[in-house]
Amino acid sequence: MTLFNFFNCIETQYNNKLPFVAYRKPGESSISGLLQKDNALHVTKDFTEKGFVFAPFDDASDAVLLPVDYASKIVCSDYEVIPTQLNVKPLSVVTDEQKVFHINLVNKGVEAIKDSAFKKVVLSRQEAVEISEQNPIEIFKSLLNHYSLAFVYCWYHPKVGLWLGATPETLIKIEGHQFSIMSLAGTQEYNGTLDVTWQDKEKEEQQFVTDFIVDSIKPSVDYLKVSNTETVKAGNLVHLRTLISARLDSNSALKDVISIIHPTPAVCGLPKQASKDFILKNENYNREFYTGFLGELNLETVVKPRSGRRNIENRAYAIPKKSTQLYVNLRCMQIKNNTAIIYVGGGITSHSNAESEWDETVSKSKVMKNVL
Ligand SMILES: C=C(O[C@H]1C=CC=C(C(=O)O)[C@@H]1O)C(=O)O
Repeated sequence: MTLFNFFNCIETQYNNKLPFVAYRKPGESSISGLLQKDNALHVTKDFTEKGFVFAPFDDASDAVLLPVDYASKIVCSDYEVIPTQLNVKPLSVVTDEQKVFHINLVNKGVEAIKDSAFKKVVLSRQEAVEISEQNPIEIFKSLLNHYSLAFVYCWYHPKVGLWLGATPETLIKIEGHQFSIMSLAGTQEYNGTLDVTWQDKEKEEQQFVTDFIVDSIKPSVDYLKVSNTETVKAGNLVHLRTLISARLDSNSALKDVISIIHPTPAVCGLPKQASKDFILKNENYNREFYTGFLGELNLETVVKPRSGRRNIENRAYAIPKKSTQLYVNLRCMQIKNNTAIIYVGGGITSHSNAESEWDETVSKSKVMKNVL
């Protein structure tokens, strides 16, 4: 499908108030879309369904599903940069009260850690930005143009809302029984090099995430490998990243793994329940789908057999495999009328400085503001 037709389909779907998702995976050139045929609200029961899942931060609430059986799939294989019509700079007014609230929130988090309520908590805020662009699909195009290495998406359901984002973080990728999970935390502004020095605070907050993932999935897997930790670029920022790969043992299901790892200490805290309770009680707003997860669930992908003499007869046959690729919903925003609500947060440990944590959220908010 041509790029022109792809965006035509998306715009028609949006104008008809029908659910859809359009997305491009990190580093890929093709963009995919799933267009639901009616406006029913489907939710996942046990993550054995096939479709595109959009799950909130609070794992006690339902994850929304665009089921493949009720949708048509569209793909444009060669995305190329398309001019967008955005030209008016957004108006963002961060009040002193908002800054003071966030600084007090972080200080309260640090105090709770010092009182041993938990070891880490991720605290966040929302920022409303007035936008002139009435068509969110134009903002999606701009996101695609800016962030080729992120999972870039536009998700809409008339009964839920419209979300856009460019996230650097994978939650989990599964093919067959093989899966990988990303531990991503620690943030600095990108200054032209990946050769940066990390403070103990950032190393510690990222190590908490890695240790939590490894310890909690160990009982459900029969093979586990942890990569070296490296610095990776995401938009105007850099983070620390470790990849954990494993093979699910035959008694474990995806639902179990998700309920163990989500929300990870990269977006919630450690231990999970105490830090989550603190967030729900003190952040003073509803995160909804920010720091939830989204992506393809049990979709059939076609894997070509490897070339080689032994595969010559088989090469004509492509092997269908079920694959799941879920991303953490970070660097995202929700569009409501002529306002973009941007969501930003950061990991707090006993070494956190509230003023620097505020600055980190300001840097993170630029990832979305750059495209408005
Ligand atoms: C919660 C967010 O970031 C998480 C992911 C990467 C780095 C983080 C950090 O440095 O604190 C956070 O754990 C956010 O970007 O809103």
